[in-house]
Amino acid sequence: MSGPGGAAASGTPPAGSGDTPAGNGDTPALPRDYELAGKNKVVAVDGVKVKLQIWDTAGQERFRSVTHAYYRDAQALLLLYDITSKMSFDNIRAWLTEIHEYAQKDVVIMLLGNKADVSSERAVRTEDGASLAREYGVPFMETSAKTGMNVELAFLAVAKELKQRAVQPLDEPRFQIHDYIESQKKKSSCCAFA
Ligand SMILES: Nc1nc2c(ncn2[C@@H]2O[C@H](COP(=O)(O)OP(=O)(O)OP(=O)(O)O)[C@@H](O)[C@H]2O)c(=O)[nH]1
Repeated sequence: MSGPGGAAASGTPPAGSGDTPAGNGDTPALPRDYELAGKNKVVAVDGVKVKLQIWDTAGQERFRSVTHAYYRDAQALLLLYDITSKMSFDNIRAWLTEIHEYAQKDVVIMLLGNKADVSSERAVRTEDGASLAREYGVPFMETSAKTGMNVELAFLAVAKELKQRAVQPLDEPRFQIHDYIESQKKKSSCCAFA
């Protein structure tokens, strides 16, 4: 996914069902040229299987009225921009504003700068992604759907957060998604020889 798109996920430990992220059957009518692929991904978190039902929503403006109906009940939203497209980055603010209006108040949001593998065409600095994420208090990392960089980590972090919310043992410290991502993420501008 590139551009001002996103992915909505609902997590259910250990298993979930339903046709929309809400699982409430309240599916809005889709325009003919709109594709919304629902996929399941099971992530094991500390022995608990968390099933993520993933909805890849189109980023185009003209689909917004459709997409907000889909992410309204999502438990997690991954907001992707394309690091080679300033426009996709600029659109993230609009998405964050819209999410604030339509999404669940406690939705897990993650900002992802995708296409980190094509740094020669970079149009958005890593610091700018990090700074926007700080402004909105959401975790951030750069990813590559092509090489897989940080992709599993993004889903794992969401699964850990959702699992913790569903079954939080009293004797365990609260999972901190920001700290977890900061400690685990691979930097795209890597490779100092130390
Ligand atoms: N190099 C590179 N190409 C990517 C990456 N992710 C997606 N692409 C390419 O970017 C193009 C668009 O990807 P899509 O996944 O179709 O984009 P999308 O954002 O889902 O499209 P919409 O939902 O319509 O906004 C395709 O040609 C992908 O192969 C990435 O991480 N690296």
